[in-house]
Amino acid sequence: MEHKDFTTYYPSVAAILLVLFFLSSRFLDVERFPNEPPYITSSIPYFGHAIGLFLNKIPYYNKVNAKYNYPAFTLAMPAGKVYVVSSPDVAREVQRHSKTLSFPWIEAIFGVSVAGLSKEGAALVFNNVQGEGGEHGIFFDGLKLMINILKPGVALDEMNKTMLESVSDTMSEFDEGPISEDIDLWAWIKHMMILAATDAIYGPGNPFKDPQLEKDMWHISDNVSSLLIGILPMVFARKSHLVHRRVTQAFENFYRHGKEETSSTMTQGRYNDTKGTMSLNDIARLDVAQGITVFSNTVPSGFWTLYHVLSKPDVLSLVRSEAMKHLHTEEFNGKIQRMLDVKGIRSSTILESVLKESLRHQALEMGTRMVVEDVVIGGANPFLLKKDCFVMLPNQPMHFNEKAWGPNVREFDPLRFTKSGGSHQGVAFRGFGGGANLCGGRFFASTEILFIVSMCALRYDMKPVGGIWNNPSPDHNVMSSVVTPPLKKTIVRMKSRKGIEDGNWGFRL
Ligand code: HEM
Repeated sequence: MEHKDFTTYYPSVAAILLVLFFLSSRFLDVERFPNEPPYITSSIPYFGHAIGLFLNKIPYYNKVNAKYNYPAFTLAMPAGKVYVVSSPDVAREVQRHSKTLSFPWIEAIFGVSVAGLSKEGAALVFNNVQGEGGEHGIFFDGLKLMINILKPGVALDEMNKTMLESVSDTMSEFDEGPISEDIDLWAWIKHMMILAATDAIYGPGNPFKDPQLEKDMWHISDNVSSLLIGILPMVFARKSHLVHRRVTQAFENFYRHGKEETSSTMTQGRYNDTKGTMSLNDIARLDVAQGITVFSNTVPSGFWTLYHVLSKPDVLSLVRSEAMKHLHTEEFNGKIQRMLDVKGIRSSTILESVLKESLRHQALEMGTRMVVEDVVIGGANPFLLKKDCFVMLPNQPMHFNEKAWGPNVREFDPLRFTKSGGSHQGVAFRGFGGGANLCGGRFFASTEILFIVSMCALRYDMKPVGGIWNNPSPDHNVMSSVVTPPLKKTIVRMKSRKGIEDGNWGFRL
């Protein structure tokens, strides 16, 4: 029998591919409706945008936006269509329709998938997600409780106190020698912030005191997408699946041994609202999902704020002089006590502005909404958004929109968010999201970050090994947060600053 070389078939293979290409662009396309945001076609029909997203992650939306510069546009993909909003004016309209363009539905879907809840557990979470069917629902009540407790008040002060004590303990490890060894800034801040935040949430029985469990939770947080895909997790996400099981078991033990009794009002409240209704296994799984909320955004925000402060001499001296105003030095039993007034640093508009400006530069991923019913959103160009589609609000085009921020949009201006920083379009700042779903944990997270940054600025000289601060770049592969961790390492050495190296350091709340 004659064996033909494969090249003989090239013309026919090419012809078949060409026909498939045109057929797919005609028949595989999603249904289109008049007045939807303009569709962006891809050179590879149907799969092109999905491939683009897979290869570029969230920056793919920014790439498309930079090319077309539409206030909103539509991308058709195999899983359905996605509306991308890139202008602050349209983002404001999205926020105005917070019930029909729902964030709680996104949180519930994400929570159920990442937690890997049982069918019964998932049904409880999906029942009355945003209060549409009455006063109560596991998810609805849980979110309300969390947001209430995390508002400024007694319960938040209690959590802040535990968190600040934990941070102070970790920092005092550097009081020993005149100069530290090489420190991986990300690894250092990651452990310090997570231990402190989870001590505040779970109290003395905090499962994340176990270094293995902390490592496990980081693995889950950094590999969320593998759990979200959900296809044969034991095959395609084996490590995440096994690690998830270990963290879940630790939380089952936490509740089984009554350790929630010495935890925060938030953890106690959530446990009391779910026990008896949900299985212990599902309750423990929800803690894994909550862990992602706490781990994923807070620590990178802390890292990047510290990085921007340390690497810019003018910002560092501004932060030092501002924090110094809230440092009280006293003598007690012949020993100097240096107490940082936390309420003072939290009321400083300058420190708040440095944090927000850091988030403007680094909170570059996106917000998401689910279209619960067909809706026309207003504004200069009304758009129809269809039920069951997703709305993506990538932060980068809003955070670097010249119309919203002025001609110095690309600069790091530490005073941008103070009165002297001039005016800007408030809705364009997406660091903590916006509208009805503004981040509930922002007071807690900001206190932790500003305390760490102020303490580091006041107490230490921190210098990069090699003498030059090289921006470690955001790691866009981590898709669980709006602020991503650094891609590269930043190695520093720290030593106590001359003149204030003696005495005990503490805080007042
Ligand atoms: C600096 C750290 C943090 C950042 C940058 C951040 C950012 C965000 C963002 C962007 C949203 C979505 C809002 C939207 O799309 O409009 C959000 C929602 C939320 N965050 Fe945070 N977050 C942080 C820390 C935390 C912490 C530590 C907690 C809890 C302990 C928390 C609890 C929440 C809650 C409950 C919501 C949902 C609010 C709602 O649906 O009404 N966040 N956060």
